[in-house]
Amino acid sequence: MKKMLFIFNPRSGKAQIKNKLMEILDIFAKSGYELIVHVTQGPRDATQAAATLGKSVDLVVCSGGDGTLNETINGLMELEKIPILGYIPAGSTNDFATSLKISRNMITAAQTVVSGVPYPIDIGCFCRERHFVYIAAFGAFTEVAYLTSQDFKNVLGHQAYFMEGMKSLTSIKSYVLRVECDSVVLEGDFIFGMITNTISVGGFKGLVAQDVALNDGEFEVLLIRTPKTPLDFTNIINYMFLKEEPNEYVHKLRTSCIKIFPEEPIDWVLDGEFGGSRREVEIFNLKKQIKILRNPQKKQ
Ligand SMILES: Nc1ncnc2c1ncn2[C@@H]1O[C@H](COP(=O)(O)OP(=O)(O)OP(=O)(O)O)[C@@H](O)[C@H]1O
Repeated sequence: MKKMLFIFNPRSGKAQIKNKLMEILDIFAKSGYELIVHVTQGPRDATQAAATLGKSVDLVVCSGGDGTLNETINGLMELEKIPILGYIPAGSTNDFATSLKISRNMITAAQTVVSGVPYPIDIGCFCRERHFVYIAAFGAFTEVAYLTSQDFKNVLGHQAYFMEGMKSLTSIKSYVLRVECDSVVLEGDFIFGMITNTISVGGFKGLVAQDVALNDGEFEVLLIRTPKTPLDFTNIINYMFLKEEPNEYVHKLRTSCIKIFPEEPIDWVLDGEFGGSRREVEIFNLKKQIKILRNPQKKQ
């Protein structure tokens, strides 16, 4: 009998798995899986479960938001032989599910797990310590993701992010950095940086290119310099939301490896969760590291 480890966060999103759990388990059982079910109890629990129980199964499926997906992948990356991964989105934003075109309907996503095809995706390695699936970021807005309390998210869902985002607009911080990326070196004051492998960030599709491949071994990098005048601000907004050409305040790069050296430690966010306060950051792309099940009809 095929073995599946099913890890789920009971509190993700609006605890929406509550009413779907029986049906999801039934779909798995009917497809011939013997199930190990792990209900996460708090931070890093999904990582531990994937790293310890993941060894002995054919398939690991996780259900939760981007944070649970990130934790599960971090556990899988500790294994010598990485099992195939299935994902049932249940969080408030589900950026990566959007990129993979995995349904937000949990039952449809469970059906994709049992009938889907493995699709290899790149994984980001952060400071040779942690991994991320679709985004590593610092600066303006990024703290929104992890400072928004779980209870607040559960009640308001996606709106909670907007409300916290509005608050952080009034306190944008500037960071003095040196960035090394292939042959490019950038120095100066920056307010924001993101290294991504996704077509959706924070639920917005407009912030990143829509034609990115999730397994080409490269990240898309966006760095924004500190605006000094209202016109600078306008230039940045025009670029980000109206799709004008990059200007001197906006740097867009593609790379498999990037190093960032700030003068002061910077707080990082990995897949929407706190990634630590760091002085030196090296990020590189691990090409096609994990295979994730998705609908065979969906083209990237
Ligand atoms: N039983 C639990 N109670 C509270 N927190 C938990 C529990 N299990 C896991 N967690 C933590 O909750 C974090 C956030 O969960 P997750 O990303 O799944 O949901 P979300 O925040 O609602 O979704 P999104 O990240 O898409 O907004 C996880 O990274 C994990 O550390």
